[in-house]
Amino acid sequence: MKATARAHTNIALVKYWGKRDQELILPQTDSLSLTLDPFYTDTTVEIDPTLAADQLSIDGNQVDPSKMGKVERVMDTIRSWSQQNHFARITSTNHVPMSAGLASSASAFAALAAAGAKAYGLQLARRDLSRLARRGSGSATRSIFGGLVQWHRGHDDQSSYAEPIMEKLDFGLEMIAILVDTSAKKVSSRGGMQLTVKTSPFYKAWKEVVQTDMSNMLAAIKDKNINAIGHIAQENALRMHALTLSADPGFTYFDGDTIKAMHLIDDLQAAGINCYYTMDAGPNVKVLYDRRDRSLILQRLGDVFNPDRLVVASAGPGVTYL
Ligand SMILES: Nc1ncnc2c1ncn2[C@@H]1O[C@H](COP(=O)(O)OP(=O)(O)OP(=O)(O)O)[C@@H](O)[C@H]1O
Ligand SMILES: C[C@@](O)(CCOP(=O)(O)OP(=O)(O)O)CC(=O)O
Repeated sequence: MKATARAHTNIALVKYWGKRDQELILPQTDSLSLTLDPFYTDTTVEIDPTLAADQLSIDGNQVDPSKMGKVERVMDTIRSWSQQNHFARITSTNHVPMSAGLASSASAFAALAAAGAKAYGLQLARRDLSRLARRGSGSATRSIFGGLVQWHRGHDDQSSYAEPIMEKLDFGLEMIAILVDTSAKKVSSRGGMQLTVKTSPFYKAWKEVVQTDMSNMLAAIKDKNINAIGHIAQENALRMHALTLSADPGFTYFDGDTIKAMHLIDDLQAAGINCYYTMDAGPNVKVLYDRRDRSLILQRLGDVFNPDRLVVASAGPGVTYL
């Protein structure tokens, strides 16, 4: 009747940018991410037979029923799979640095799927939890698992799930988030990717590029080659952001500080310090590197950006019950 789960956010190293089915959230391509240790969501789902609709509070604030579409999609699937009609009281806390603009939907929907499935008595394999989380938000598909995770595009609902490639990292891949701007974004990832699929003349090329990036990334991970991982992630991110510029109307998630951070990292690379950048659907820049270089990179980034805005993240675990 009641369950609490914790799930961590993730950063995509090969991006998911486009759906082929909006209802089931089936992606156009595979994607691959690193689950992040410091950023997570705790969610409790408690069935309450007296409720006439699901109720959700996030960080102590009641969410307006009109803004619960994604949550309802997950909860309705749980009700259908468990053949139960009751609604639930959902209480959630996001443990991410204050309004950091770090993918809260990935951890949110992975935690909701896990807590909801358990509260309704479903005993789901993690692969099916991943399919359930996918209905809330694509990136949540991957947050069921820890470490490096691949989301298979699949050919239907059954075959589109995430799978861990390396749950416990045995090499030094690490990330620093540069929080250049933490206000809400103007173009949601959902809307942004839909516009891109519909209007970018480059979308066909993106799908081909992701196939190549995925196989190169899997090989780089197998070799534990952080420089290759970083390089492929950086190129893949740039290509995703080139897609947004090529949409009609074109748009970008970058702001001036995003470009400033990219130039800084380019300069560090040119000076022989191995670090690489990637950006999701927002202006914040995530730097990938080998953890043995952490203090040097933190120091160089701290010369330009406020050290309070630099957050170190290593690989995080998969979903757990509390
Ligand atoms: N703990 C939570 N439980 C349920 N829903 C949540 C929770 N936290 C955030 N959400 C929902 O997730 C959505 C926010 O995700 P959104 O995709 O806009 O941004 P994001 O996840 O920070 O970035 P990204 O585009 O990279 O995924 C909102 O609809 C919000 O209501
Ligand atoms: C740039 C991304 O972070 C986009 C994530 O998009 P979402 O998972 O937030 O989108 P919806 O499926 O519409 O909820 C890339 C990624 O995480 O792979």
